[in-house]
Amino acid sequence: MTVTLPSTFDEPVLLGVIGGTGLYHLESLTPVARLTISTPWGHPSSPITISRTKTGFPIAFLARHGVHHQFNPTEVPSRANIAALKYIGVRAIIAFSAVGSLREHIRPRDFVLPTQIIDRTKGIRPSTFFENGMVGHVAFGDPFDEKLAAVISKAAPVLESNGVKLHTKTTEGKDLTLVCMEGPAFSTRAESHMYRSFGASVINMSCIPEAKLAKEAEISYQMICMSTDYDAWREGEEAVTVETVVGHLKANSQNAHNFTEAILDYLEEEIKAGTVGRSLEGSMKYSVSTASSQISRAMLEKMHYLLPGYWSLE
Ligand SMILES: CSC[C@H]1O[C@H](OP(=O)(O)O)[C@H](O)[C@@H]1O
Ligand SMILES: Nc1ncnc2[nH]cnc12
Repeated sequence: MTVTLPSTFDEPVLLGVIGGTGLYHLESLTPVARLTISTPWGHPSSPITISRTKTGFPIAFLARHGVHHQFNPTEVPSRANIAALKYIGVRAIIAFSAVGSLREHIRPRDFVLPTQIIDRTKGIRPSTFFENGMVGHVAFGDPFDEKLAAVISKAAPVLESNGVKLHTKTTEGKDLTLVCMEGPAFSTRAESHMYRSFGASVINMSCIPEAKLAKEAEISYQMICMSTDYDAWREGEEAVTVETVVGHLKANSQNAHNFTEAILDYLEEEIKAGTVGRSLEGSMKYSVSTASSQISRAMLEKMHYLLPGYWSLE
């Protein structure tokens, strides 16, 4: 039986979860509302489902590729996704992603918290809110939120108790770099070797522009990667296929759900207390180079949706 949920929700929702390939719902939580939101950048890739944790804390969930996986990585409406989450109050996002491993010791089904990104997308995805005569530059040296990553890491024992390793900067002793490629075709073997020579650890097609847009929206963001394959660099082995990715994800989705539940136990208090999710507050206010008198009203109105009050509408 399909239950019709309310289409409005009156409280601010401080935490957002973005589900990637194989993660289209937050199964362990009971939904209380389903919001269809229209933003100045269009509709998000799915309705936003609001659920409450056992203590009543509301969480927003959005399926990156749509609930039927109808948007390929290039087509994901990332600006609408991030703008919609911001609009309902989200201050921190945990974003799941299926990734290929570029390192022997990161095995399929391991989890990884990346700390750095190499952008190998092709400039064909809208990747900034600042355009059309309003020039803004976001700081992106540290693309992920360190505090958020630290809280997520606290939930590692839940994975470990199921034999799943969580790779973090602390466990590796160095940055974990994620390559974000355009797709939708997977890499050639030569590209896969090249990314290894860059020192990168994992590869996906989804982190850019999502991570950049979250920064522009002043939302703390951390991607949680689930390794599903060894991409195309292992000699004598078949290169990655969708079957391989989906096979591991099916087996692993319970780990993703258990991990999310455990993360929420730690994250809820930190977000409520403001110790996570506020580190970027105010950071975009002085990031615009264009004289405000020269910015069109249409652009100011759009940006008012994202960062209300930053630029005068007078
Ligand atoms: C279906 S394999 C390639 C696809 O899987 C990953 O998606 P997501 O990051 O949303 O979990 C990868 O980025 C590609 O989009
Ligand atoms: N090998 C791979 N390359 C790009 N994205 C992926 N998602 C999962 N595996 C991947």
